[in-house]
Amino acid sequence: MRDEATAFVPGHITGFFSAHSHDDPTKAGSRGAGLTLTDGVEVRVEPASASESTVVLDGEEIEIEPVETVLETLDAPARVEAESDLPLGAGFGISGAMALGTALATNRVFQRQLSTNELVTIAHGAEVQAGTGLGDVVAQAHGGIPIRLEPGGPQDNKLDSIPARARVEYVSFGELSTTEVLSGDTDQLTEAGRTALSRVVEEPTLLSFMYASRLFARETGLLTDRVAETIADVADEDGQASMAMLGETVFALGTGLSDAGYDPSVCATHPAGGVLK
Ligand SMILES: Nc1ncnc2c1ncn2[C@@H]1O[C@H](COP(=O)(O)OP(=O)(O)O)[C@@H](O)[C@H]1O
Ligand SMILES: CC(C)(COP(=O)(O)O)[C@@H](O)C(=O)O
Repeated sequence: MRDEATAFVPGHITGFFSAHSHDDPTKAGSRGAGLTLTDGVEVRVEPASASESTVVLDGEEIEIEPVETVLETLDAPARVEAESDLPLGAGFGISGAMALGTALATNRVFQRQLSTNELVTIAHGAEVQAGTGLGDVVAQAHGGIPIRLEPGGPQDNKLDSIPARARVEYVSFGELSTTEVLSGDTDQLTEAGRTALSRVVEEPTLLSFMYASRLFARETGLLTDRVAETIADVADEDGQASMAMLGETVFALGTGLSDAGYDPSVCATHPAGGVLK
């Protein structure tokens, strides 16, 4: 047993997705594409002082079901302390990042000797089972600008990526409940997601990704007025912006939001997946 371990997992903005269910949560997931970010979550794990695990995010004790599931699966009563650069519930994959970071760091502290793919599978299955995400974990394990061609954990999915990097700006107006959207009728998402994915597979570039993401947000009806207005402001300055799934958040490439007069947070696409520090 080690005293403690820390992992960093990049945030992940999904541009578009389609949901794919399966009885086995490690085989369920989503197709889609997104950006992993240099803004992310640092997760520190140490053995719990009592038999109960505790999870703390930015100094506040919090319930994050996928994190609890990861600790139960690894049979590891632990104290998890996470620091996030990004807001929770606003489409940055924080629940997925915390699940993956907890798996990586817990494996090290409790010396469970599991492989990376086994840990990604555990975190992915926990996220899907909790209804707090479908494809964030496998995207955050991959890094870069991942394209999820086939859903599921590492043993079932198929990933590619857009070979590019970019400065990314974002403004968030609030949360969208991922659990609510995923527990609703996702059929409409499937059609729009399929069209978006075909476009990006056909032309794997950042521009086609942004265009496909904007179309997806409009066609699924997930676009809110504030987000639509902000995207239009960025376009007026010849910028490329879209809506982060699933949050009331606008993300833009380069200086798109600043040029349009907003005061955005700034980061970049992240070159690698979640790692132990
Ligand atoms: N203040 C909060 N806002 C949003 N989610 C919260 C909050 N407190 C706890 N949670 C839990 O955190 C998780 C957020 O998951 P999700 O909405 O997917 O966020 P993200 O998009 O950042 O991954 C859910 O399990 C939710 O129940
Ligand atoms: C878009 C979403 C289903 C949810 O993402 P978030 O709200 O950030 O948890 C994601 O998990 C995906 O499959 O692409």
